[in-house]
Amino acid sequence: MVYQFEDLKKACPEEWRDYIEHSFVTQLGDATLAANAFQHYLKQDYLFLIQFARAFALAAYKSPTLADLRQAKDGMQAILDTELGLHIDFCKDWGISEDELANLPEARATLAYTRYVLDTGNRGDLLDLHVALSPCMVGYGEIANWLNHRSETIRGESNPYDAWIAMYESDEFQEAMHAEIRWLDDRLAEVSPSRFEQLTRIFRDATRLEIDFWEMGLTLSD
Ligand SMILES: Cc1ncc(C[n+]2csc(CCO)c2C)c(N)n1
Repeated sequence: MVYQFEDLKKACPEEWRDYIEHSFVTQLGDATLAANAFQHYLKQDYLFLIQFARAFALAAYKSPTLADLRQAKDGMQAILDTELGLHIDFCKDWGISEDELANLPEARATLAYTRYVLDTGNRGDLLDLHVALSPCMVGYGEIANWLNHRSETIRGESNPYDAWIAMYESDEFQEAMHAEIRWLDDRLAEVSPSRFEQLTRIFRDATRLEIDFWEMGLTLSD
């Protein structure tokens, strides 16, 4: 059996669907999401991105080849140069200052997800770490595409969350998603069934932690 990234999704279809089609996502698409839920999510996502930049730095440290190093650098650069900047702009538009962001306490869902990924990368190898990162890297691009194909989704000025969808449907993020899938397809083609089983556990856990992150936003939990 030659494994591919798609097989990780197939191994936990309910979790993957609950993540991609979460109520937070559908409400964001049809413009019914409460403003305070989006603000809470944005603030926590700022903290999340800082920890994920560290996870890509860990991937760089664990990289044996120049190509792997470049892949890790691209992930870190996308966060630091693009995604965090857009988040800070979004936050400003939604009445959250950089000062407030700098002093935020981390919600438990943010702590659990980010530290799970860092710990998985620390004790495992580069493939473990990339699998832990993949629901994040692939899921958001997929969510933007799924929302665009959904008839209930409202695009343009009448949806206050339009800029969020636009960010993840952009060529830059779609290309980062495909680069991650290509990287994983190459590595997964060589793993044994028992190794694939281990990686599936990591993928499922990270996907469940993405679901918890949406829940945290919807329920305003800290
Ligand atoms: C909870 C949560 N999960 C995934 C992403 C999306 N994301 C985070 S880092 C990255 C790679 C390059 O910037 C992508 C696509 C997010 N923002 N928040």
